[in-house]
Amino acid sequence: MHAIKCHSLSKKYGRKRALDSITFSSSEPKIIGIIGRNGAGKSTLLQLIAGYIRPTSGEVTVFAQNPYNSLFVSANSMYASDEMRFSPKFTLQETLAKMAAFYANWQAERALKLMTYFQLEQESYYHHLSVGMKSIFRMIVVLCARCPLTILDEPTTGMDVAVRKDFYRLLLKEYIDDPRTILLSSHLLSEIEELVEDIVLIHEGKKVLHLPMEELREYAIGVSGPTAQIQSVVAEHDWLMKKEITPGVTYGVVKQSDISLEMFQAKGLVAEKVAVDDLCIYLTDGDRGGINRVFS
Ligand SMILES: Nc1ncnc2c1ncn2[C@@H]1O[C@H](COP(=O)(O)OP(=O)(O)OP(=O)(O)O)[C@@H](O)[C@H]1O
Repeated sequence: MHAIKCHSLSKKYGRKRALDSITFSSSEPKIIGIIGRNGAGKSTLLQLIAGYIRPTSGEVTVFAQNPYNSLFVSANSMYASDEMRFSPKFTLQETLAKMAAFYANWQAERALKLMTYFQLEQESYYHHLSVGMKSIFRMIVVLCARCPLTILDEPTTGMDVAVRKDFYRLLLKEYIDDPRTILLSSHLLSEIEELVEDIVLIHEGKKVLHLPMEELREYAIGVSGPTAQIQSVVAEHDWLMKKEITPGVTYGVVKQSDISLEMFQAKGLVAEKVAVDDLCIYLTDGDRGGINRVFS
């Protein structure tokens, strides 16, 4: 059974098309990175999967059910974002105690140990915590709930570098202890690259690609050398990005399926793999150019 299945999934807000005909699915437990720039549609996709909002068209199913208004999906999934709220009446300890009633696999002991490790006071209230501390508390709740579908929408907001590292380690340990489907949205692929098995890259509401992480690492080659020589190897339409760095010298990025690293190197050109974050920028930059365009 598919944990998640989206078919031609679209969401419009008034005339704004936030999500445009997205199709993707995932069956076995996996950590999937949902990557995209600001406003790409990541949260909209995750909220549709969580059943928080309804699609304008297309279909989404979670464990073969429409997630919107589904008690079954609610009981088996958890969506955490910085808009997640907890009752202001309860302390952190009381909030955790309530979770046991809702989530069958609730890890009470681990939650308390994590509270101690991250120096969260049990008698504090969520609305009194700092931005980073709120993120830590949400992470404890969402991971200790051990739902078959765990949705983390930019989970590291406000966390300092050390806590981010701890969070990713904890996420991986939790996943190994109890494999489940985890959707993790982020702007920074390099930060989660060692963690995720699959990547869904979204741009302006559309799916650009859905690939295993290893394939994304092999997706493109960066090459530099004399412009005329490079042009003799690569056809104009094959470039993901190309720019003249000094007169007569070009740096460009080309899909590896069209051409191999060795083919460039055999011609004496400098060719190397492209960092995944840079690749995502090239795949989503369109004709916007760089920030320099603003100053020119
Ligand atoms: N409730 C809403 N009403 C109107 N427009 C919305 C609403 N929610 C999202 N949008 C618009 O839909 C688009 C996608 O937004 P979304 O929040 O899904 O992007 P995102 O990839 O999560 O962005 P970010 O990384 O900046 O959080 C944006 O243009 C946003 O302004």
